[in-house]
Amino acid sequence: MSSDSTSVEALAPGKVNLFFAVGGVRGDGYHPVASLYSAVSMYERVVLTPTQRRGITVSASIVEGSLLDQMAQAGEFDLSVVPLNNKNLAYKAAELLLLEQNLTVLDVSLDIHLVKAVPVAGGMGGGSADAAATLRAMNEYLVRAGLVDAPVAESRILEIAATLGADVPFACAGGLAVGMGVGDELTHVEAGGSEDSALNLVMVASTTGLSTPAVFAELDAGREQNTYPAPGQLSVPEELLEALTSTGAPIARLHEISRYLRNDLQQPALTLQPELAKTLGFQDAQIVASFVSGSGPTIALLMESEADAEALAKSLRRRGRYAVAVKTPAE
Ligand SMILES: C[C@@](CO)(OP(=O)(O)O)[C@H](O)COP(=O)(O)OP(=O)(O)OC[C@H]1O[C@@H](n2ccc(N)nc2=O)[C@H](O)[C@@H]1O
Ligand SMILES: Nc1ncnc2c1ncn2[C@@H]1O[C@H](COP(=O)(O)OP(=O)(O)O)[C@@H](O)[C@H]1O
Repeated sequence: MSSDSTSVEALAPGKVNLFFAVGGVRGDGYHPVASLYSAVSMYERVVLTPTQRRGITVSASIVEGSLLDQMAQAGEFDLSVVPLNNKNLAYKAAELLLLEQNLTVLDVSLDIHLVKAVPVAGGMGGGSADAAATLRAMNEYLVRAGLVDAPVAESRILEIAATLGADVPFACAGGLAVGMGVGDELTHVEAGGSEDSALNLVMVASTTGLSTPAVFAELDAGREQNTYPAPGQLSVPEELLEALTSTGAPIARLHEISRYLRNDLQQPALTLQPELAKTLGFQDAQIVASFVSGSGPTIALLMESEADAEALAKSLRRRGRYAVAVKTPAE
């Protein structure tokens, strides 16, 4: 978090799910899950700036060089798909934080500026990251502006986050975490000891987004017809956690991790966007594994090293694809 006398700024990362097992649909339409979230070094930035008009406005721009920027430059992404009103998750987050402090949007005069990098409707939790960063920035702003005496406690922030979306508590926490319940009951996992233990991924974006509810609905429909396997045990395998926290021989460790990667939403996402199979099937000697990120359609390629990730991302961009190298877990 950083701030000067006029604005307050906060960052929140996008994510991948290294493991995502989905149970049967509940009465409220949600699914119980066992998720292993891992934050990626692709950050959404939120800047709160005082304005002359009472209330909250939302504005947005794009981080240069990001996946979104690559798509926007090619005319394949238009920022107008992000709602700049009270439907925006960042606006909703600000409203809830104000409510918690017995205030309303009319007690402040603020612009929430979103500096976006994460593909929209991409399965990487970009909107959730904006909500998380807004909760943090607003919590700081209200104290600095003298509108409240004390910030909302971190534990309460996580409860508010859960009412905004299943992924929002993790976006607040970052790092590596198991998410149970609907993904909101978090247990932090300490990642491998050294900086080298972070995984290197190439994230490849798709120009058409996927709606999260539509992908869950496709999973339910396919399970009814036995197209997809019935729900399995809802727990993240210990072997995966051990491999992630180990400092063993780098390549052997990556292959051990890749044995346990799983995403129950991958097949449904492929059914809805069959062209994803091409990206998932990329052949490159340094690709250890490929998987759909969350509800998709962004695809993660697990690489042997940072240099391999940078080289592949560059080569994919040369071939007209939207790709960027990232590290995970990130804070
Ligand atoms: C699938 C995941 C994987 O991390 O994220 P994405 O890959 O889309 O980013 C998450 O479960 C999404 O989290 P988030 O995007 O916060 O979900 P919400 O806004 O709470 O819910 C959107 C919709 O997704 C479905 N949903 C979400 C979570 C869950 N455990 N079961 C569900 O069935 C419901 O249809 C719900 O109405
Ligand atoms: N701050 C935001 N950033 C992006 N999309 C948002 C935001 N607030 C609301 N939305 C809406 O939520 C949808 C999904 O958002 P996003 O978080 O990008 O996808 P995903 O759930 O796949 O990670 C978007 O298509 C958009 O209509």
